[in-house]
Amino acid sequence: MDFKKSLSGKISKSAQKALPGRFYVIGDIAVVNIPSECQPFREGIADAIFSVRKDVKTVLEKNSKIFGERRTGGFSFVKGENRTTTVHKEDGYLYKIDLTSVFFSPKLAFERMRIASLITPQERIIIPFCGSGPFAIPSADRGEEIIGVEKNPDACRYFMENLKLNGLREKGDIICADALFIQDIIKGKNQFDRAIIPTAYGLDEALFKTSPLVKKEGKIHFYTFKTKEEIRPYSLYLEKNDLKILSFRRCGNIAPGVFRYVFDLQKKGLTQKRDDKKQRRPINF
Ligand SMILES: C[S@@+](CC[C@H](N)C(=O)[O-])C[C@H]1O[C@@H](n2cnc3c(N)ncnc32)[C@H](O)[C@@H]1O
Repeated sequence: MDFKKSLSGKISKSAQKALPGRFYVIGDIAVVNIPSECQPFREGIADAIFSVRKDVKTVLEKNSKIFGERRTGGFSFVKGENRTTTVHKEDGYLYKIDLTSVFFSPKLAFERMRIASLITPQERIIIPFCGSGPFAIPSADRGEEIIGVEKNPDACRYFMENLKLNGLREKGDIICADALFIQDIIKGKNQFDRAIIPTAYGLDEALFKTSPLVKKEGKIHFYTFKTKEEIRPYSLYLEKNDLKILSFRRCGNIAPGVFRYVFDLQKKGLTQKRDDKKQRRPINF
C-alpha cells in the first residue's frame, strides 16, 4: 500500500500534499524528506513507513543534499531504533555502512551489476573513489584482484569490513589516499586490465591520472557529471586522447539539466591507432 495514502485523514491536507510520494531504503533504514508543513506529523509519517515496509527498523529524515568531499548528507532521527549504521544487501552482496559518514546510493545498483557482468576471472581491476565497496565487491568476486583508492578513512574501514563480510578479503585491498595522486601511490604503468572510476563531482582529471595504469586495450568505466550539450565535445576530447568510446549512457539526474553519464572506454593500442588513421568511426550522439 502507498504510504502516503495510509496517512489520509491523519495529517493536514497541506501536509498530505507537500509530502513526497517516495522514500528510499538502505538496509533496514528508511530515509524520507519531510517538508516543513509535515514536521508536526513526523512520527505518523514514520509509522506509515513501518506499516508498508515491515523490514524497516529505523526512519531517518534527510535534511540536506549530499555535500562535501565525502558526499554524505545530513540526517535526523525520526522513529524506531536510533542508529545510522545498517547492512544493505544488493545483488546478493552485503554492505555495512554508516549513512552519516560514507556515501551510498542504491540508485547505482543496475550500473554495478552491469559492470560486474563484464568482468572475467583473470582480471586485475583498479577502482578510485571506491567508497565502501559497492563497485569493488562484485568485481572482486568475478575478477582476480581489485585495488580500491579512497580518501575518506571511514569509507576505507567499511570497505575492508565489507570485503570480509562477503568472504573476499584475499581478493582485494584499499589504499586510503587522494585518488588524484594515484600515480605516486601505485607505481608501474599498464598493469590493470580494467579501471572503474565512479568519479566524485568535479574531479574528471582522475580519468587521465588513472588511465596510464591500465593496459593498452584495457577497459575503463568512467562516471562523470555533464549537461547534454557537453557530451559531444567531451566525447571528441576522449577520442583524441587515446580513449576509444565503446558506449556511453545516462545513469542518473544530479541537478536540473545535469546528469550522471558513464563512458565505457578502451585504451587505444597500436592496432587501434593504425585503424583510426584509415577510418574514423562516427559517434552517434
Ligand atoms: C560519488 S562517491 C562514490 C563512492 C562509491 N564508489 C559508491 O558507488 O558508493 C565518491 C567517493 O569518492 C571519495 N572521494 C572524494 N574525493 C576523493 C579523492 N580526491 N580521492 C579519493 N577519494 C575521494 C568520497 O569519499 C566518496 O566515497
